[in-house]
Amino acid sequence: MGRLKRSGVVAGFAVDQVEHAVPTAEALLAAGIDAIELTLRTDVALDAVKAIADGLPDILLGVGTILTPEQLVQVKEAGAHFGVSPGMNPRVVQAAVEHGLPFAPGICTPSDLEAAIELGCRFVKFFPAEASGGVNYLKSMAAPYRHLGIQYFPLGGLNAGNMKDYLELDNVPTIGGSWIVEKGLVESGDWNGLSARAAEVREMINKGACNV
Ligand SMILES: O=C[C@H](O)COP(=O)(O)O
Ligand SMILES: CC(=O)C(=O)O
Repeated sequence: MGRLKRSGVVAGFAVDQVEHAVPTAEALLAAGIDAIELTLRTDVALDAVKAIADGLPDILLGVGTILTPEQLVQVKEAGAHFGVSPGMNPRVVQAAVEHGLPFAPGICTPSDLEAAIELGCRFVKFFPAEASGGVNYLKSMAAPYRHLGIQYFPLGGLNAGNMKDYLELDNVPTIGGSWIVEKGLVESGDWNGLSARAAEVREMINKGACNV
């Protein structure tokens, strides 16, 4: 949680080619974004996790779209530092506890949140954030659980224009999204372009545009 809070932003992406994984993460790192969420949405995702874990020890390596306990074990063995999922699957949360992988399940209703709390989670992914009602919805949903110290990691529809509204909340240590890693830049191998794009986000956060 300390490193996630220091970063303030987690760059989400999937890779279609394993060769794109390390250069993408390197371009982010060069721009000062050291926290990523690599999603398990392609055939090469697990190899991509291994490549980043082996090649870039300075990256805080999160893995997303963990939908089964088996995947949880695989990503832990591949070197992930933390995991997230779109939804609240108790079997996946239990596997994370059993295998010692910090894990934030996705929640978007009070019932999801209570299920996560019951399993011991105090850091949850709020997904899909914007489509569910955004900051106002989060404030309202979080209110009855504030005394429990729950921290939220919003994703889904975030971008440079709305990220600060979330980061201003004291129960949001970091935000994330896929808008930073533009697919076209990755596909064309424009790593400088990707770094420049990431650096703009880094600068906005550093400048205090966001209260982290
Ligand atoms: O976990 C990753 C989410 O799909 C991010 O949502 P987004 O693509 O709207 O930024
Ligand atoms: C969307 C999301 O939360 C995930 O892919 O992990």
